[in-house]
Parts: sequence; structure tokens; C-alpha cells
Amino acid sequence: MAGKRTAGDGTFTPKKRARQDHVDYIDVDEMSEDEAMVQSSLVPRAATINFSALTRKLAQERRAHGAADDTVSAHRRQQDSLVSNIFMDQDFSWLHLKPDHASRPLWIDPEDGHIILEAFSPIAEQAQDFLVAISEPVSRPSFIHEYKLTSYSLYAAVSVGLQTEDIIEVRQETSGLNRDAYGVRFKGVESLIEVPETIINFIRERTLSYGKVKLVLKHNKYFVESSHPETLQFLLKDKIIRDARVVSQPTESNKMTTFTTAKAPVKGNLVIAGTKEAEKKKDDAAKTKEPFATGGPNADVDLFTSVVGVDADEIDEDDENVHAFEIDDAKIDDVKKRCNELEYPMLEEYDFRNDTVNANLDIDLKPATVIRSYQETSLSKMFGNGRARSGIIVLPCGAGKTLVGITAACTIKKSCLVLCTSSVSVMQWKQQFMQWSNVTDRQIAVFTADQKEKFAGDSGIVVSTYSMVANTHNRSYESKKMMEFLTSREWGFILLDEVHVVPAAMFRRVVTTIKAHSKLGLTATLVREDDKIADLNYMIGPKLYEANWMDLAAKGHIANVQCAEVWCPMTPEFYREYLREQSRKRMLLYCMNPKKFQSCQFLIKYHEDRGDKIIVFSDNVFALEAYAKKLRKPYIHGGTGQVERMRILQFFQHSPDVNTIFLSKVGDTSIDLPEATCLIQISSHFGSRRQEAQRLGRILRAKRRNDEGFNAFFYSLVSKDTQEMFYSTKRQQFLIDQGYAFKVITHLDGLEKLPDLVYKTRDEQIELLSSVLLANESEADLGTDIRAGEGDLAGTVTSKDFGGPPGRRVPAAQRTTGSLTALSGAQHMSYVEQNKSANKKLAREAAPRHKLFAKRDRDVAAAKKDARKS
Ligand SMILES: Nc1ncnc2c1ncn2[C@@H]1O[C@H](COP(=O)(O)OP(=O)(O)OP(=O)(O)O)[C@@H](O)[C@H]1O
Repeated sequence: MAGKRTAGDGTFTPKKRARQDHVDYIDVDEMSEDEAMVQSSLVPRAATINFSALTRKLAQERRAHGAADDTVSAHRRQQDSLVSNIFMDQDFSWLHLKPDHASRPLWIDPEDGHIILEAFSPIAEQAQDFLVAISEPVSRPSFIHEYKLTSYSLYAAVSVGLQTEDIIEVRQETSGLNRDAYGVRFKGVESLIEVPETIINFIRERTLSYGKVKLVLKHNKYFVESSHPETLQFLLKDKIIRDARVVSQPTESNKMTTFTTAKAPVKGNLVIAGTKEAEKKKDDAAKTKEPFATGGPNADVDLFTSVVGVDADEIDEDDENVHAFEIDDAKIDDVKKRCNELEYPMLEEYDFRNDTVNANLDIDLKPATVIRSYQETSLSKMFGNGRARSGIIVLPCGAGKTLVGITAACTIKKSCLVLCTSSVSVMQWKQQFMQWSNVTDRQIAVFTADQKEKFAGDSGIVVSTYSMVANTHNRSYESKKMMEFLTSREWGFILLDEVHVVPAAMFRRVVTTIKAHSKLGLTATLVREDDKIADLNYMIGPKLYEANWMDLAAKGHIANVQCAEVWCPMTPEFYREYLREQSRKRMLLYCMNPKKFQSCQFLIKYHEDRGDKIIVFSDNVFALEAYAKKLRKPYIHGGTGQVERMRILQFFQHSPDVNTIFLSKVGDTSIDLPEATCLIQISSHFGSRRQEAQRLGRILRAKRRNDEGFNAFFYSLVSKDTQEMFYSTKRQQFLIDQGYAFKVITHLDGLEKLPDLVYKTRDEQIELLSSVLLANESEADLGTDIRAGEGDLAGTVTSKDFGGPPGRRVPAAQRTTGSLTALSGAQHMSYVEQNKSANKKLAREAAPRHKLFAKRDRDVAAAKKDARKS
């Protein structure tokens, strides 16, 4: 049965299943806040793996066994007492494993293309490489991985050179070990699993049309190119594409240009800079006086075996006759989008070595620069067939995306435009280019609000921000001149940093105004809280590679991190105000909760004593200043001057007296502090999964990460029974899917005994509360901190981008029981009891009010009354 085709939606949906089927699957995005709060507390934080079809199948099997099978029943009874309470009707521990289960580490859902992999299987590593190439990793915790086959993932697979027959393989023979014959299996996974027919059809259908059409830039004009004339004819029947076509000689309206292109170079001829092979090749070239990286005809450098496993002989060489038609520059975006919808997504490849029109850029990595294996693998996806493919590379925070970008630029060796999100990042990119490559100051220019430089000579590198390039209003004279410089030329390569944050409209403007042969998007978190992620597919290209965070941590490239959510009970006074307050000030109340203050103080002390360097993050500037001043620590936010910032950061890096700093969201990205080993988050931006991951990224690069037994620490302080708990659960989801486990800490041992514990007395707490209540409501804002300079993207990101629905009604908080250490059996774990009425009662309760608030209450009540009247 063929899967239903849904143009452009990218998901495999043979049958939309009823939501109630997903009894075992909790999707936090779709839960109500009340549900989420309860759920977040009841279940240990686990990856949300979709086992629904498997569950159904097994449930049928269980019914088939029925009570007749005494052994099973007995076994079940025994299990009932142990695990059934947890797994309820999804307890399948009573089922017998097949004798050859070890060779069946994979399960494919025939209905929605989900693939479940036992990550502990000996063949898992090989299978993972293959699965990453053909499907989207959904969740990759330690033992069970979940992937999903989608249109986009297959598009990506085709774009890195995989054909239908590289993905599925028809096998006739029966395994000697096992009597089960299997007809069609995944080629990259040595297992006894037969691929279901629905999935085979889906793969065949999608891979048939993909890769047939290419978008090519030649002499500053864009062409839609294909060696299948019937495909171009099909596309030209579409109105949008037909209207975008440029007909230079209107004599024969539908005739296509046919020209001969050079054959695609075989992969053995290309060497990625920075690899060992590159070094060897350089030496050989020096000996034979051949230029580096051109390779001789017999050069046999087999760099590109890894995941794809495409051999040199298998690389498809272009047909002699390639047909093409020109399209209007301004309509590129529409054409790409339309082709996607018609299931003919366009591949963008750049045959840079045969480009004689654009000047070469004499740039190479410094001899001392050696790229890491995963960086090489990701680049091999880009340069796998000797050309530069456009697409996105996803690597964890701190895993070295900058060097991947620089290496790509050094491999293409043509003019390159780098776009980043802020002027701070611009300077960092320039510095990194100088650090890793032999680029000279004259070859690299910067285009920001303060600096508008051009490179000397015919080719070079320009580093700028998205908004400098996309902004069309109020340009200064120099900016206009600079834009002319950027738009009048052809770029070999455009590097797009942090692609996931750029608003789609801005991206569109960049992609349509700048003419570039190839594009590489870099990101750590290919998640967006809006639905724009799919746009990146046609605007940049498919995802070429996504690294596994846990793998990189295990190999010491990024630090191992212990994550914990610390539940801080609200003091009665704060909680009462929280329940009464309807405005944004609620947020201020849960950030300034005295118990959170104390927990923060305790954790800072504990980790400073261990020799850690700590960053405390707070999106809320009011809270940031209040905490930092009270705890006597330096702080940086949007309003901190550049000189002061640098001074504080340097002290943090080099002085043993400054071991803790407070940062607002200006520190979420672009701050490279390898000394930091502990993070404490006291306030964050709603449910932003991306922000959570980026903050974690600040400690993933910890210098000490390779020390024996080293762990970095990430704490999220959450005020109990407040909205914050819901957001916290949502924020963690991305990291959980990468394999991080969040422990819940309900009690910090020894907190009460801390000398100089802040806000210990009720009076002190009430004083703090009064300062919060007297604060302006705007102090609760999270979005106003970054004072973006001209050209910085930060100011363009709105709260909507973070999934924080400010207009949404805030649900009543849940009442939780106290610490239930004894009950749960696990120390410091807790569960929540849902009891809305208790909260309502609390809110209604005419509790004796402190005189400080009595007047305020009357004022608020009067204001509400006036508002109702008007
Ligand atoms: N091959 C390499 N050899 C040595 N050091 C490397 C290599 N690759 C990256 N690094 C170092 O790792 C650190 C992190 O690199 P980088 O800043 O590029 O990470 P990132 O992936 O861009 O992180 P983020 O997403 O947080 O910005 C840097 O200090 C960089 O110098």
C-alpha cells in the first residue's frame, strides 16, 4: 500500500491515527499545561518514543496467547507485581524473545515510518550511520533510538548520493541461522528485519523523482537543469515555474537550452582540507610539483567511504546532454518551493573545481589544524561527489561548527560570504578564520554597523550579519555601497551560521539578493518553535549530517553533563501573591522566590568549593541584578558596556577570586568560556528547547572535559507548583531526545545549615516580596534585555519564536505533596498530586494580609472594578 503523498509536509502519513492510540506516548507540545505539569512530575523524564504500533501488535499477540498459556499467565502474574504497575497494559516483559533476537535490533513501524533501534546491539553503530543518512533521528537516549523516515530525510539521502537500491535491497535467500526468509531489507543494516511493504513503496516513490532536477548558477544566471527533458517539461507545465522562466529568444517558446557540461569529477580526486589525507597529498604534490588538491588521474584517496559507502565507480556522472532553462533571480525562492511541492526538490551542487569564471581564493588550513573525525564525516557528505552540495550540517554546541565551515571554505577556495546572528559572532568568525587558516587580513573583510570593509583583490571573504544583508530600510551611504559590492558579484560559497534562528522572511531576502553557488547552514539545534523548519529545506538544502551528542560526549569531544531540575517550593507569601496575580508579574514572583534564591546560593557555594567555575543564567534582568547583588557576584546583561563585559569575562577566566558570574541571555550564544563547568538557570524564556540546548552548550566545551571522571553540571531551578514547571518540561525535551537524563531534586541536603543563608526569616522574605510587587510590570519582561546593535539579529527574535504564548491563559497551579522520599523509594524524587480545588481554596482564603499589601490589594480591586465598568 502506497503512503499518502502530502505535498511539502514531509511526513509519512498512510493513515492518520487517532490520538487515543498513543496511550504510551506523551507529546508535551500537545498537552494542556495542567496535564504537562502532572505528567512532568509523575514520570521520570524519559524520551518520548512512539511505540504505539508495536504496542498494538504485541497486545494482539498477548490476546492470541490468552489465558490458555499457563506459563505465560504465571509469568505475567509474577511480573504484575513488579513492573506492571509502571507499564500497565504495555508491560510485555512476559513475552518470550525470539531465539535470534540479537540479529533483530531493529523494528520498523509499517504505518508511520518510525524505526526503533536497540542501541546496545553490536551492529547498532553501523546501523546508526545508515539510519542517520536515510531518516530523521527523533530520539537517541542510551538504549533505544527512534528514527523516522520522512520525505525530507529521503531527499537528504538522495542528495548525498544514495539511490533507491542503496537504501533497500532485495534478498532472495533464506538465512541458515534463521528460517525466516526476508525479501527486502535495509542495505546498511545487517539484520533479519524485513522492510514492510508500505515503507518500501514510500522509499521507492520518494527516491524516484528526487535528484533529477538541479539548480545551477552559471555566469550570474540561474538555470533549472536536468538530464531528463521530460522532467523539465513536466515542471514547465506548472504555472509558477513557467512564469518564473526567462525566455531570452522568444521565438520558440518552449524550447530548452541544451548544453554539454563537464563530467562530474570522481571523488578520489577531491581532498578535504585538514584531513590526514590532505597532508599526505600536500607532501606528494610538493614532491611532484603538482598543485594541492587537484590530484592526478590516478589519485586514489578514498575519503568518502563512511556512511554512504559510495564508491568512486558508483558516482553518477553527468550525461553529456543536460537540458536547462533559465529562471528569474527574483523568483528563485518560489520555484524552489514549488518544485518541492511537486516532489521534485532541486539539488544545488557546485562544481567549484571546474569554475573558471570566478577567481580562486588562495586559502588553506594551517598545517597544525587537524579536523576531527565527525567534522570530516559531515564534510564528506557535502563534498561526497567532488562537488559542493548545499545543505545543513547539525553538530552539538561546542563541537566545532566554525571549523567545519572554515574547512568547507578552504576546500571550495572561492569567494565566501559568512552570515551570523550578531556583530559579536562576526568578530569571532573573523578571528577563527585567522586562527585556523592562512587567510590574510587583506583577504577577509567585515560588514557590520561599525565596520564596512571590502577585501582586496578579485576574491575574498566577507563576514556579516543576516540583518545587515537583509535589511532594506535606512541604509547609510556606506552600507548601500557595501550591498552593491555584495550583490553585484557571484559568491562561490555562503556560510549561514545558526540557521535555525533566522526568520524565514529574512532568509528569503538573503538567499534572493546574494548569488551564491553553494550554501552551507550550520546549527546545533534544528528545532524551531514556529513551523518554519521545513522552509530551511528548500531555502538552503537538505540536512546533510547530524551528529549524535552522546557519541561525541563518550569520545571526549564534548563534556559529559549531569542535568538536574531543582524544585524550589514557593514560600506561602510568594505563592499567595502568585495565585492572586494575573499579570506577567507572576513570572517575577516565581523567579524571585526566596527558596530559589537559597538554592542558588547553596549550589554556588557547593560548586565553588569543588573548584568549579559557574555561570548563572537569568533571562529576567530584574532577577539577575537582584540575585547577583545579593550574592555579591558580577553580572552581565544587555546594558553592560563592552569594556565592563570584557573585564568581567577575563576575571572569570583567569582570576581564582571570580568563580561565578551571572549572565542574561546575551550569554546564550557566542560566549566561549571553556573554563565554565557548572550552569545554574534561574529564569528562562518560556518553553524554548533551543535556548535550553544552547545554554547547555556553554559547558559542553569545558576545558577539563577529558579529565578522568569529569562531569559538568547543569541545574535548572524551578519554583514548585508554578507555570515554570510546565515550561521546564517543554524546554528539556530536545536535550532528552539527545540522550540527556534530567534528575529531579526536591531537597538540597544541608541547605538550611548554610552559613549566611539569604532570606532566612519571614520578615526578610516579605521585604523581598514587597520589592517584587512594587516593581514595574515591565520588569517581568524577558524579551527586552538584548539591546541589539545595528545588524544584530537578537532584537528580531520575539517571544513567539520561543513558543511562549503570552496571551494564553495561565492554568491554575497544581498542589504537590511534600518530599516523598520514603514513598517513592528514590531519594529526592517526587510525585505530584493534582488538586486544583486546593489551590482555588488557597486563593480565595481570606488569609491575614501583611499591612504592606493590604493597600495594594484595595487598589488592584478598585482598578479591576473600573476596568469592568468601562
Ligand atoms: N578539530 C579541532 N581541533 C581542535 N579544537 C577544535 C576543533 N574543532 C573545534 N575545536 C574547538 O572547540 C571549541 C568549540 O568550537 P566552536 O566554537 O566552533 O563550536 P560551535 O559548534 O560553533 O559551538 P556553538 O554552537 O556553541 O557556537 C572551540 O574552542 C574550538 O577551537
